[in-house]
Amino acid sequence: MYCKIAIDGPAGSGKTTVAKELARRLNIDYLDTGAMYRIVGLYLKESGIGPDADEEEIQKKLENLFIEYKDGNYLVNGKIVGDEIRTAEAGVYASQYGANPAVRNFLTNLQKEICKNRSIVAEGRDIGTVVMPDAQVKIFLVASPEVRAKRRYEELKAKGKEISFDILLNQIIERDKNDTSREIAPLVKAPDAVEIDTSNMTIEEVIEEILRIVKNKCRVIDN
Ligand SMILES: Nc1ncnc2c1ncn2[C@@H]1O[C@H](COP(=O)(O)OP(=O)(O)OP(=O)(O)O)[C@@H](O)[C@H]1O
Ligand SMILES: Nc1ccn([C@H]2C[C@H](O)[C@@H](COP(=O)(O)O)O2)c(=O)n1
Repeated sequence: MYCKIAIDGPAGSGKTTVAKELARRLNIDYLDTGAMYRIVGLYLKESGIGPDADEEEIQKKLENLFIEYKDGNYLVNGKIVGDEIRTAEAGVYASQYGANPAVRNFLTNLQKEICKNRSIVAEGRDIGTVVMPDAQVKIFLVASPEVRAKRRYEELKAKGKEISFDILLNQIIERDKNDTSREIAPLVKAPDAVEIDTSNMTIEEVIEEILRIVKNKCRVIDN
């Protein structure tokens, strides 16, 4: 019996940090679907195709995009992807192109394939609702926009990337609006998901909380 854990939530709520550590402790696979949307957003932007382009045009372009995940790295057409997908701009492109049905169909099919027949922690915006609706554990992480912007600010500053807090806050609010209001696969809490407000919780407290839920729902060993 596989253990499938879906972690959804808005930008900066802590999905990647928590999902990676959970997968490590439970010794199961991990999938960062945001990285895949960032890869596609940058690829289409650099190809000169806009987020509102015809689905056929986007579909045709995506036929030349081969995304792999090997030993903790994403590879695009055989080349390892680095920090270029982790910029604030890449997050904005991902959110914009993520509203296009052709992009969603392309990535959702790929993600479903990756998540099949294995225990996995997958994180994103539509894991518990679309990619893994049968997940035994569904977590919906939330935090105030100000807290999320502050976290992103500290994260980028630690990487030597100075960007104003106000710009980051506006980008997060814009992305939240875009991700929750789009027609297809919007960011929404699945009816059977557990909501955790991480605004005043440490990373360890969030992980412990989720592990308690996992141990009730899945037969897993916590390393
Ligand atoms: N509970 C927490 N307390 C303090 N800092 C946190 C907490 N959770 C995450 N962080 C920090 O906030 C930053 C963003 O976290 P993370 O990338 O996991 O969020 P995310 O939801 O995956 O964001 P995105 O959707 O944009 O990828 C990281 O630097 C992380 O270390
Ligand atoms: N399952 C997903 C994952 C991500 N997206 C879009 C919306 C996000 O704003 C953007 C970047 O994701 P992040 O790296 O911040 O987790 O990608 C989506 O639509 N569906």
